[in-house]
Amino acid sequence: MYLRLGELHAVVVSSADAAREVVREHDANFATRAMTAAVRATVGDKVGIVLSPHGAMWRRLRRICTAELLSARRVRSFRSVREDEAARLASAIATGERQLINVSELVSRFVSDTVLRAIMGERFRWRDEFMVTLAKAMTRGAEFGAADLFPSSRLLRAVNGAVRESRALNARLFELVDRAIDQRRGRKAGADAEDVGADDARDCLLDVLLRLQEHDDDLDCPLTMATVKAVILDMFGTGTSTTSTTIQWAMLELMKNPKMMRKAQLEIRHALRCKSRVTEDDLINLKYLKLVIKETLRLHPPTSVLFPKASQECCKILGYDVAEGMLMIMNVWAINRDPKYWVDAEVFKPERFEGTSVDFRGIDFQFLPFGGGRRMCPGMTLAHANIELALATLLHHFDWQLPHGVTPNEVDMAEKFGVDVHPKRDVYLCPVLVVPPEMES
Ligand code: HEM
Repeated sequence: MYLRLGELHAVVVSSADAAREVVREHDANFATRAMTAAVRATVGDKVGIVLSPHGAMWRRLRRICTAELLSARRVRSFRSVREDEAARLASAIATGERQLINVSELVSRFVSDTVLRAIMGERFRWRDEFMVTLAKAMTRGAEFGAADLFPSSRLLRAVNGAVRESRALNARLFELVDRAIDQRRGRKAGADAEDVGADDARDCLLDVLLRLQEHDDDLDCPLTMATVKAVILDMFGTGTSTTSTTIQWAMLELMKNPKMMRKAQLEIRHALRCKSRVTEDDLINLKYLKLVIKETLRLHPPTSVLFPKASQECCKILGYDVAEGMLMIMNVWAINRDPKYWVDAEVFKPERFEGTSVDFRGIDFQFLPFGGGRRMCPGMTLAHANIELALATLLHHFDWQLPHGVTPNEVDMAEKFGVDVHPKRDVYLCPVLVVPPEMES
């Protein structure tokens, strides 16, 4: 589909066939994200992996992400952090048993604490301010305003209020990252040999980045402190709300489909017996839960419309001309529901993945929740580990009831479109304790 937005020209890729052609034939051509005027005017030298244009610096950061920060080995090293936070989640819910609780809030806290501890080795004192500022900065930075639609207008650029706000939010975020670095350095310096807990002994992502930065001898693509801080912000920005949104959608779909809820719970409870704490070893054989996660990511990909990428040279997609400079917008929401590839595409049916090899690793072009090609998500393994453990914990320990008077057919599935597509209203459910968790202080 061709779109004209003010002075901008864009092509929207919304079928699996078009996505295949873009990723297979033109990946390098569409490997640089476009920046909004507000972001362009704000970032300066503080560019991490997400905003790096395709080139040597991006390649270096991508290698650091895949080999050092988000590798399967590193994700495994944070397993006890995830299990600890999942136990806290269960314990917090058990205290509110048989009352309506805000599942969205608890799940978001689980994800942000898990990701924060992986990044900086411990809980962050300014977590709440940090998460709120980050969400505002991302929303502001991603908005295409009048100055973006009419880039030739100097007047619109001059009066662009988003720039002022973006600069202030970004400055505050970098101050908070400075505090996170100070907190980590202080902790490392202060921890004597006997006092070293598991979190101090294990390298967190900040330790890895600071070490790479201190010993950096790459003159062509130097790893500056500004880059390190921007990468840290990228990890938070990309890794938190996408993950917690997926957990919330999965819960909503299961509440809407009680038979599927029951099937998932039986599988988990059978595997775990009456264990008071869910560990990742328990998840290995949970086949149905994995199907539920896939189907949730198909129907509710958090990044439903990928951030636009700018065409570096003219090309053709499915025979249509795409000029140099034109934006390419990938509509993952539509691709994941492409009726050519999915029977009953609008229906939540985890069983559809049973016995198929269709996966979200970027090679099945009808299913691209993590994108495809060289800019696809490097955080899949971490995301999946967090989603699976959180869902298993919620379904193992509790049965769930809808608010009084609401039937499964009336579950509120309204979407709110922002940087990601999340439930419009927070998810409120009533937990009924079935398998008591260890109570955390
Ligand atoms: C359910 C959870 C997640 C979903 C659905 C998701 C999805 C995506 C998508 C669609 C992209 C853009 C792909 C493109 O433009 O072609 C992306 C990029 C990215 N994601 Fe994720 N993501 C998730 C979790 C995470 C996590 C946990 C991390 C790490 C902490 C992460 C790190 C990144 C990074 C660094 C990029 C930019 C890669 C680059 O530009 O080279 N994501 N993600």
